This record gives sequence, structure tokens and C-alpha cells, in this order.
Amino acid sequence: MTTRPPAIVWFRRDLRLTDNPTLAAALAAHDTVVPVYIDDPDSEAPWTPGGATRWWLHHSLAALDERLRATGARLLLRRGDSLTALRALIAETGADAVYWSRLYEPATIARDRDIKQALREDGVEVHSHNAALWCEPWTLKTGAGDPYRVFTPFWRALQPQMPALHIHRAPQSIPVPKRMPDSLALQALGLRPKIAWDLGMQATWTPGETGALTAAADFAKASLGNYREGRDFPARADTTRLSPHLHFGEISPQQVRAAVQRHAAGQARLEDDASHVLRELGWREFAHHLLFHYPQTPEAPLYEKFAKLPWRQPRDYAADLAAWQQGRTGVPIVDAGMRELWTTGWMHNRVRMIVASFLTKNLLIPWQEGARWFWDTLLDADLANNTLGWQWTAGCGADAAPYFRVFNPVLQAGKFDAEAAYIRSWVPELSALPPDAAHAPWQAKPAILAAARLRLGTDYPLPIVDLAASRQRALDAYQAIKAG
Ligand SMILES: Cc1cc2nc3c(=O)[nH]c(=O)nc-3n(C[C@H](O)[C@H](O)[C@H](O)COP(=O)(O)OP(=O)(O)OC[C@H]3O[C@@H](n4cnc5c(N)ncnc54)[C@H](O)[C@@H]3O)c2cc1C
Repeated sequence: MTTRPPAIVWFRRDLRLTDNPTLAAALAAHDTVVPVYIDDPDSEAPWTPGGATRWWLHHSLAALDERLRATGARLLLRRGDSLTALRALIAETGADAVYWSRLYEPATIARDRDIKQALREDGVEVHSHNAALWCEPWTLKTGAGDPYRVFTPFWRALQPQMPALHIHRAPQSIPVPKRMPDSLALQALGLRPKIAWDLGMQATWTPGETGALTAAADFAKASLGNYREGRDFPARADTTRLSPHLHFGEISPQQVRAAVQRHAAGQARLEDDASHVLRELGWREFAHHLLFHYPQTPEAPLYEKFAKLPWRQPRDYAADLAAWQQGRTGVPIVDAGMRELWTTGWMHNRVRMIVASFLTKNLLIPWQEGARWFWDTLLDADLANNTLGWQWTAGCGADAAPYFRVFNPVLQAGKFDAEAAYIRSWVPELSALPPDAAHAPWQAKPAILAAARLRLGTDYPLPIVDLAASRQRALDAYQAIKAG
């Protein structure tokens, strides 16, 4: 009996064995498979993965290798140009097919298209699958045949198209060729930082499929019932914190859906919370839809008139940008968010909106600067979600907050961090202040500051910008382009 040559399973951002249709298809058609990850950051330029996501990737690859070894396989690591690496692996193994899960950024789409064509010309089969989304970006169109630009009708159209809730089980055994080719050592990819700024991330996260499944199950059990009400309060742990796991495909949206729906089944109150989680995942789908149809949007506003917005110039805003990045703006909720980001590689969604509004509106710094900083520091940095988040807050993207909506960071803190617990945990200089003073220390009476032994301007900065005057400056700037 002749056996079919092996298939290469090219892992990218589908770093899991459960509910992985690509792996399942390769195993169904071949006797053996060769799992590989190729580190090829240049092919994603100009959005080569940032420092934080590369840290996550290091640990996620280690976790995937461990999972594969438990099935009798292992993960090969290669680096450099993806096509060259795949061709070398085909020559070394005699593989006659390559399987991968589709990606949706402009650079990865173009790269994969070229690789598919080149391999097919080489006589190698290529099979790609959807392992990341409920609905791939091209499946939904408005009645007029256009892409959606507004979330609610998009979500209404998506829900009936959701695939049946069938989860592929993780294979128990993954047969590999008797002689597996050589692999680079994980350390050789150089994914971890040279300076140890990752201690806070190590203490906070468990990258990998097992970490993702545990986080989803723990959320369903402990926090699902608080999601709808609690998801806006940064001091509470009421959101899933699955974003980096989802970005790397350590868990699929279907698995999250299964975790929350199964837990909620038959309990109306929990079912409502579960539907809110699904709706947030719907925003993730919407972000991918937008990026696919408007590939210019990581750099340019979706609505072109916003390109004319009179932003400040780099030489004028450099010091303010640095203060924002370092969490030293003198506006506590902003500084708390930026410090949470720096330490843990993550920031609560409500605070992401506040810091982004502060940067783009109070400081009048182009949203692209903020998007770049998030790109390098977020563990969940995702071109689709990050682009949508920044354009939404700046008011120039799909379904965006209206341009005239400028978040007041003091009111936001009062509403969503009333006891200042979040501020205190990230800005310890303010921990002795009562909540009102911690929200806006520059408004506190001298006696309150003295009682807390806080010298404003020395122990903690005065605000780098006047909130009311800068709000007005932003409104004027936005008004100018509206009129123009
Ligand atoms: C300026 C800005 C930048 C952002 N950049 C990113 C980014 O780079 N990567 C990223 O994953 N999210 C980004 N977001 C969206 C959102 O803040 C995070 O997805 C969320 O905070 C992750 O926490 P969670 O997993 O606990 O979310 P949950 O509330 O538990 O939501 C579950 C999942 O739904 C998805 N999701 C939730 N909210 C959104 C949203 N608004 N847009 C798209 N998907 C969403 C995420 O995959 C998330 O993990 C950004 C938001 C803003 C305002």
C-alpha cells in the first residue's frame, strides 16, 4: 500500500489544536503532517509585530510545542522568508501539500496570495481555511452590495450567518514522518526582550491554548454574570481578558461562544450577559470586515475629510506624547491606564477609550501616534481591532464617536472608578488621597494634599494640559474641517 506524502501544517495565528479546521483537514487527508511556525516579521511590514506581541508569541510557541509533543508530534521552527522556508521544508520532507489558516491584514493577504500561486506552480497543493472568524470579511454586504460601515446592521446581518456550534476536538495523536527535519531552538527566534521589561506580563498572563481555555472557563464560571454591568469598570475583573489569546488564535470565537452559552443555558439573566460577550466579539468581526474592505485605514482616516484635521506638529507635541506614553500627564485615569499598559501589556477597554480621547482631542496629537504606541506595547495588538479603536475614538472611522464627543477624564473616572481603586493601584503616588482628589488632584484643597503628603508638581505632575481649553481647541479644529 502506498502512503500519501506528508502535509505541512503552517501555523501562524491559529496556535491551538482544538477547533482548528486547518489541522483537522490536513490530518483527514494525509497519513502524516509536519507542523511548522515560520518567523517572518518582515512580510508583515509596515506592521511588523511589536515588542509585546513578540513576547507573547515566544510563550505561545512553547505552549503549542508542548501540546504537540503530547500527541507524538512537535513544532518545527524556521525563520526568514516564508516561501523560501516552505520550499526548503517541502524538499526536506517530500510534502505534497501545505495547509494554513487565513489571515486578513493587507500585507498577509498579499504575501499568502503570492505564496499560494508560487507553490501551485511548483505542483504543491495549497489549502487555506477560516479558523478565526464567524464570517469572513467578504461574506457580508449591505443591500446595496457595499461593505458595512455601521456596526448595528452589520451585527444584525451576521447573527443569522453564524456557523453551527460545532467544536473540532483536539486530535489525540498527530502522526509525523519518521524522520523529522531540523528545527531552530525557540531562543534563536529572539522573540523575548533583551532588557527584562516583561516581569509584569509574566506575572499576569499564561499564553497558549491551555491558558486560553482556562481563562474562558474561569470567566464563564466566575464573571459572566457580571459582564453586562461590570464590563465598563476597570477595577473589576469582569471582562474575559481573552484578547491576546484570540489574536493568536489560541482559542476560536466559536469556543468562547460555546463556553459562555453552555454556562448560561436556561438562565435568562446569564443568557443576556452571554449575548453581550458575543456582541463584543461581533465588534472584532466588524473590525476585520472594515480592514479588509478599507486596507488604507491603519494609516489614513476612513472618512477622508479628517485627513485635513489641523493636528499639532511632531516638534510641538513630542514632550506631551512622551508624557502620555510614560503615564505622567498629571491626569490620573490616563496615567493609570498607560501604566497598566506598560506593566501588563493590556489595558481595560473603557480606559483605552479615555486615553485615546485624551491623546487625540485634549492633546490634539494624531491618532496614528497612539495606534503605533499601542501596537508596540499591547499584547493583543491587532491591526483590525486597533485601527477600529483609534479611528472610533478620534471620530474619523466607522460608526465612530461623533467628533464633538470629547471624553472628560475626570467625569469618566468619577463614573467608572468612583472609589479610585483603579487609579490607586496604578498611580501609588495618589493612594492616600480620597476618591474625588485622586480623580483630579489639581482641584483638591491644599489641606487634603498636605494630609496625603502629596506635593503636586514634585511627587506627581500637574496636568500637562488644561482640560477645558484643550477641549475647546479640539472642537474648533473639528469644526473647521466640518465647515471645510
Ligand atoms: C483605542 C483602542 C485600541 C484598541 N486596540 C485593540 C487591539 O489592538 N486589539 C484588540 O484585541 N482590541 C483592541 N481594542 C478593543 C478592546 O479594548 C479590547 O479588545 C478589549 O479591551 C480586550 O479585553 P477583553 O478581552 O477583556 O474584552 P471583552 O470585553 O471580554 O471582549 C471579548 C473579546 O471581544 C473582542 N472585542 C471587545 N471589544 C472590542 C472592540 N471594541 N473592538 C474589537 N474587538 C473587540 C476582543 O477580541 C475581546 O477579547 C481597542 C480599543 C480601543 C478603544
